[in-house]
Order: sequence, then C-alpha cells, then structure tokens
Amino acid sequence: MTTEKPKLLIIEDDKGLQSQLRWHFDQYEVFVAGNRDEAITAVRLNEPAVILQDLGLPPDHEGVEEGFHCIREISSLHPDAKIIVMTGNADYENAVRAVAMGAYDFYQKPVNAETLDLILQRAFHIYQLEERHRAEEETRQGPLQDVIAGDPAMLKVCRMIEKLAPSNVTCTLTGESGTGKEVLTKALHRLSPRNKKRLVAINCAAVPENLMEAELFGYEKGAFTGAAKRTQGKVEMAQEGTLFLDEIGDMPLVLQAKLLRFLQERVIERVGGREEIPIDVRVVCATNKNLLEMTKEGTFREDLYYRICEMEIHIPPLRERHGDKLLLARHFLKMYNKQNGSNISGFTPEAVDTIDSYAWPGNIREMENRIKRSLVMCDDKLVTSDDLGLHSNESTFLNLRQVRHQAEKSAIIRALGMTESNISAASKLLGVTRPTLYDLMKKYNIIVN
Ligand SMILES: Nc1ncnc2c1ncn2[C@@H]1O[C@H](COP(=O)(O)OP(=O)(O)OP(=O)(O)O)[C@@H](O)[C@H]1O
Repeated sequence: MTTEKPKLLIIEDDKGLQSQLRWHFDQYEVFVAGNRDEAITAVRLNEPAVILQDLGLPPDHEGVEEGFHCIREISSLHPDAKIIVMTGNADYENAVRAVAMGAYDFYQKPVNAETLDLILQRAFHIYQLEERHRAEEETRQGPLQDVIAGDPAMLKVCRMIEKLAPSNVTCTLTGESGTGKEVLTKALHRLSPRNKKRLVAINCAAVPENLMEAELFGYEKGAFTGAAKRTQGKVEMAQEGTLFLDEIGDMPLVLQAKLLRFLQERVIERVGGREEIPIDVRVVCATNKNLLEMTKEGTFREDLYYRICEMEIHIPPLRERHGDKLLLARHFLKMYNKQNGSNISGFTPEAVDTIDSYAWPGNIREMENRIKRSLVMCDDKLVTSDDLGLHSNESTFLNLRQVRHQAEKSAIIRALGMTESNISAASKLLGVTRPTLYDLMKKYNIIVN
C-alpha cells in the first residue's frame, strides 16, 4: 500500500530559503516555485493542499503587488488550497490585506521552524476536513443530484425517497402539477437495486379508455382489429424494473379492477391471451388528485387506494418551499446559460423579490419555463421581473389579513419541516402551546403524517 504524502507548494525566490524549507518539510511532498508563472504551473499540475508563499516575488522583490497578483490567481484556480503568506517582519498591514484577498493565514519572517510547523499542520488538517466534507456532500447528493432542494420539507421528501429506494414498497407521490413527481420517481428508480432495468412510464390520463388495457398488459396477435402481432404492454416492458403509473387518479374504474388484480397476484394476461405471465416490478404512482376524496365519491376504488398507497409521499407546492424558489431560479439560470451559451449573471433585486413572493401556480415547470424565456428576453447582465413576464404587483398580496394568514401558515409548515413534524418541538420553536398549534394546523388544513 502506498501512502501519499500531503502536497505542499513553496513559492520563494531565495534559493537558500527554498532548500532549507524543502529539507525541513520532508514529511510533505514538496514542490518549489521561484516566481508567479512557475507557481501557477505547479498549482495546475499538482493541486497542492497547502501553499507557503513569500509576498515579495520577482520582479517586485521589495513590493507586494506581484505577491498579491499570485494569491488572486491561485485563489481562482484552486480555491480550496490553503495559502499561507510569508511577509517581512513588520509588515502586518499587507499580511492582513493578503488574508482579506483569500489567503488562509500569514506568517512573519524570520522563520521559526516550530511555529511554522504548527501553522502548516493546522492548514493541512483543515484542508483534509474540508475535502472529506466535499466528498461526503458529493456522495450524499449522488443519484438525487437532479433534484434541487433546500427547504426542510423537501429535504425530508428526498430522505424518504432514499430510504424507500432499496425496498419494493409501492409508493404514491401526490402533489400539484409541476412539483417534481416524475423527477423524484426517476431518482427513486436510480437509487433502487432495479436501476439496471427499465423505468417504464404510462400516463393514465393520456391513453384513451378503450386502449388502456392493451397499453398496460399488451395483446396477442388478432386480439382485435389491427392487432397484427403479439405486443408487450408497459407492465411487461418494466419486468425487473420500475413501472411508473402517472396520473393514476385518471385511470378508468374498469381498469382499476384489472390493475388491482395485477398488484395482488403479480401476474398479467395479455388482451386476447390465456397465459398468465408472472411479473416482478416495483410500482410507483403519481397524481395531483385527492385519491382519498375520490374513494369517498366512488370514482377511485378504496381497495386499490390502500394497495398503491403503502407509502404516500406528498410533494409540497413551490409556494410553500421557502428558500427553494431562489435556489431553483439560480439553478435554471445556470442550466440555460450553459445551454444557450449566454452569460447572464443573476437577477435584479426587484426580480429576486418577485420570484420570492410570486405564488408559482404552475410550480417548478412554470419556474423553468419563465427562466428559460427570461434569458431570451434579457438585454442586460441581470434578469428583471419584466424578463420573467411577471409584474411586481402580481406578486404582492393585497390585503393585510391575507398576508398574515400566508405568513402564519408558512411559519407553521416550516417549523414542522424543521422538527420532522414533532408537534411539541414545533410549538416550542413557534412560541405557542401545543393546543394552539393544533388549532392553527386545523385552521390552515395542515396535515402531518
Ligand atoms: N427539485 C427539482 N429540481 C430541479 N428540477 C425540477 C425539480 N422538480 C421539478 N423539476 C423540473 O420541473 C419540471 C416538472 O417536473 P415533473 O415533470 O417531475 O413534475 P410533475 O409533478 O411530475 O408534473 P405533472 O403532475 O404535471 O406530471 C421538469 O422539467 C423537472 O425537470
């Protein structure tokens, strides 16, 4: 096993000091540069964790400008590196300037080996901690990388998806149109052991009722006029993978019975066929309808409801995801900048206000479309409300009672999100009693699992 030594770059033009330092720091893999150009090349090639840099670099031995220039370049090239600046004895002012510019620490000459050792050890330690944190962040985001979320309630949804992924539990994602049900289903499939097989989706609202059975279960040759050859249905195509039944609330009642049979017995029969085909799929459903209401109205089978909602995950609408609006806006801005080759740097303060207060009835789909369009409309470096097709007055609430209700409801949802729906903890956070919180939850129709 090889143990790599941590990398240290020394930027120092004094040859004597160079070799002294190189010799002293033999526990590190040391690179040496005598000027800015050599330093930049060494940073590019070796990505050192820690850099020990003299501020007086040639050709400006006596000054500090070349040294500052070097710090700026390294900071943008390798922002994670810890730069320790070496300055002259009484040059406290420039040392502080260097730190303000992005250096991690400073050290005043003449060199005292013990002190310098300690400063370097600490810098390497911090670098390693940060590196570990970055690696953890990357793996934590892993397959949920396409799902942008910062809001506590949404983070909870993401954690649930991660927990459910390895199991075979049938899940139903509920939420308004455009909240990300499909995106989360894809993440669930990607995280599951079935990810080598297909995720097959069927939109139950888009298939005409008379074709639904054939679409789901397939058909044999000659089963009906036009059935020229045996054809697999979506269920069979998803064999060993995941079957995504989108808009399940729109499934006709007759088909609901057939779907229930399949979910209970895990076999299908193609239309016009007699053979029972065993099926192994994980089923995920999505709907923007209230299925429980529908069972009461008799438009959705109660037995099917309980079968598909072994786990129900509610995706909150964008207007309730505090903090996510700007996070998503910036994400789409970056994404479409890249796609269009444009370089719009952000939003005007007034556009930020509008994004934050607008109710986003079309949720994330609407946000994506508006940002995409704004990049085409934008004449400047910053996107305005006009570019987004929104006017500030559209987004402001008009009466005080409404503002108060909205704020109160948001605070409660936020507190519940932050406390994982623990009523005692949430009421403490909000500074109200438990019964008051229950009353408010009832008033605003906030339900927790
Ligand atoms: N958390 C998210 N991060 C990034 N993009 C998202 C997120 N949620 C949704 N989107 C994007 O928003 C759009 C709508 O998402 P999606 O189709 O998953 O919504 P939906 O709830 O399934 O909508 P519908 O009910 O209308 O089918 C997609 O383009 C998707 O990529």
